[in-house]
Amino acid sequence: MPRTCLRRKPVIEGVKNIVAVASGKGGVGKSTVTANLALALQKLGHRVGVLDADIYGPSQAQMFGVSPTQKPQSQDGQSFDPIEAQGIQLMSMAFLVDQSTPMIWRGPMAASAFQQLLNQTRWSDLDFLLIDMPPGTGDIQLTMAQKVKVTGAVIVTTPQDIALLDAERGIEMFRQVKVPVLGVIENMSLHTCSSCGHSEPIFGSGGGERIATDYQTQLLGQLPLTRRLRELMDAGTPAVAQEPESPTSQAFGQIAEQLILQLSQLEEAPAPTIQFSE
Ligand SMILES: Nc1ncnc2c1ncn2[C@@H]1O[C@H](COP(=O)(O)OP(=O)(O)OP(=O)(O)O)[C@@H](O)[C@H]1O
Repeated sequence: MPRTCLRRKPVIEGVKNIVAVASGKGGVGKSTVTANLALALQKLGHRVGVLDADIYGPSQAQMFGVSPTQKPQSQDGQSFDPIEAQGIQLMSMAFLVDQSTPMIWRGPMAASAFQQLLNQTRWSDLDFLLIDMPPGTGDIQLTMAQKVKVTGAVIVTTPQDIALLDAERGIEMFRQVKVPVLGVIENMSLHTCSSCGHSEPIFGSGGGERIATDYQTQLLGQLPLTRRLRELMDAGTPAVAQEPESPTSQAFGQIAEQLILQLSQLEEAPAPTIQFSE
């Protein structure tokens, strides 16, 4: 897909589209999806950045194989250059604080640290900045969603009832702050046993489709539950970069195309109308 399909004015300096990747429930694979989706968008010819805003458990640096000793550089003492990892411009709270320090920040502090991280990073000509949001729908997430010009949000969930309930809260939250929900990504949909080949919907089936329908949004795609994906993420070699032909990577490619389609259908803010009177 050509880069030119999204001719949008930058929402912040150096960034055309900000996409929040959110989940209601923790551990459903939001960070895994963010990293691989970023690489899938890059494969389609786009310039992509990732901001790890999951302040309580930042994991993007590890997923992209960035060494814990690597720190972003500042040329002017005011802003940071993002770290380039596998062609993705990456910034994370984990780069700026000692990994072993517990993040016991209160909501307002976390939200303001997040804003600084977003605005004081020198993003360079990005088509997409994906934000790996902290899980949940509390004050921090609400403030972030309100204070940042988010182009749209995607919701990651598993098909499990308890995750879906939280995903619905996530959709409601974005609606409340008028951030368009671009769709739902169902992760861990089907597990195929690596020894016998038997497939099983461990977390249930049809849940992603159901909430997408209930909330008049799209199911952007479904991802399998595979041991290989977990192993690759733990090794800092995301599937889409490492094994681009695997079914999982192909699924990420289709999700990236769906996401672009949804973004291209968003209307630009209407130009102000000028009225003349006598
Ligand atoms: N489709 C999948 N198949 C196998 N393992 C997966 C899959 N998706 C995620 N995982 C694994 O599940 C664990 C949790 O994933 P991840 O950290 O992406 O979730 P998260 O929603 O970002 O969690 P958090 O709530 O901590 O932000 C990780 O070990 C990851 O490798």
